[in-house]
Amino acid sequence: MALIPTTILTGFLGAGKTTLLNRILQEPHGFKIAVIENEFGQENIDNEILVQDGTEQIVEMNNGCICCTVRGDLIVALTALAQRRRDGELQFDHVVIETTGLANPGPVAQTFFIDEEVAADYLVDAIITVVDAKHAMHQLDTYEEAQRQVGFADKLLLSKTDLVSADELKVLTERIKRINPRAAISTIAFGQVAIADVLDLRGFNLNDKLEIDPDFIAAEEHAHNHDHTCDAACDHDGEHEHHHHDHHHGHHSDNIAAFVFKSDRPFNTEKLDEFLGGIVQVFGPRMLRYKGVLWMDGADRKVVFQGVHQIMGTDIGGKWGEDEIRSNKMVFIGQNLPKETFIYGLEQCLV
Ligand SMILES: Nc1nc2c(ncn2[C@@H]2O[C@H](COP(=O)(O)OP(=O)(O)OP(=O)(O)O)[C@@H](O)[C@H]2O)c(=O)[nH]1
Repeated sequence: MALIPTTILTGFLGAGKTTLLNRILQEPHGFKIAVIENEFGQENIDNEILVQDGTEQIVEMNNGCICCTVRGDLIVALTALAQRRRDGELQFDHVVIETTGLANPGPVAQTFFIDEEVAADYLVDAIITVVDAKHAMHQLDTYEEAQRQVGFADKLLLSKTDLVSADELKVLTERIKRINPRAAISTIAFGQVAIADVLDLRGFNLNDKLEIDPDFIAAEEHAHNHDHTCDAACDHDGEHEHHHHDHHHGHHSDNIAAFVFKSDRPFNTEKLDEFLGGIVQVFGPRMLRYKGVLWMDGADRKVVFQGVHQIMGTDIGGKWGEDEIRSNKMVFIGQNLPKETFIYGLEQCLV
């Protein structure tokens, strides 16, 4: 059987990966796509945001980052999908893996070369990296994950160009070209892209990766040696930093941590608006990513809330199901955020 092309979709927190994936899943392109979602933290908010029309197989991988702790789960997910396809249970001709915003795409791509079972069924079609034009300059200055994602890409898609000037876009484009001269760069508005620009690119070039990193294929044994727990509160430092291979292995930037707020009481809309407006004013620069599915008092539809730094927005989501237990769940990912202040403040906004 022909190998199944797989797209590794990366991009820093909030870059626009899910928005792009939603577009891809909605377009009438004739591809049957299986999606593997990897999210930080136990709460999978993206699943609420992703549109599903029933034809896609969506496998969630939560509570860990795909480039570190859940890499074994990725192998299990891929081999199980391939088996179900062989058994005629599932039909798909392409896989898209959406990584967390902090993932290093290198080790994810390695899996396709190092694991024999995966290599027997799949090939890497391309690593696609979404770059948030509004926030990328700062992200590239501050987070090595953002640099790696750009550096390892076969294709770069610049999102949120509506939020920056032509000059800012030019400066950013020049910078990412310096980091990665090989990858083609296009812009995307709210995920809008021609399917030929993202699927079946056959853009992955192993030689390029070996040029960036001669140990690309040889690194697996080190992955075991350097195994460590890298979960939602992924704030370990780079104790292996001085080792040559370590940039493969899930060393995430210091002090980035995620926490979850949950409640089974509804929010008062005015109180919540006021609180979130204030908190974003104060902590916005450190709020890398936040999102949630909210139960607002008196509303019969869910409210999907999300943001990146100071840019926050809400959308009306689906209806609460007849038997569905209404609740709130929110995830905040940030640098040194005062969790107790957030949780206390949010509790005060409940009815
Ligand atoms: N202005 C603007 N906003 C955008 C664009 N693309 C995406 N967004 C918004 O950016 C926010 C983050 O988008 P997502 O697609 O959820 O980002 P993500 O990369 O999946 O985020 P994580 O998975 O949490 O890292 C959402 O509020 C989107 O509506 C764009 O082209 N312009």
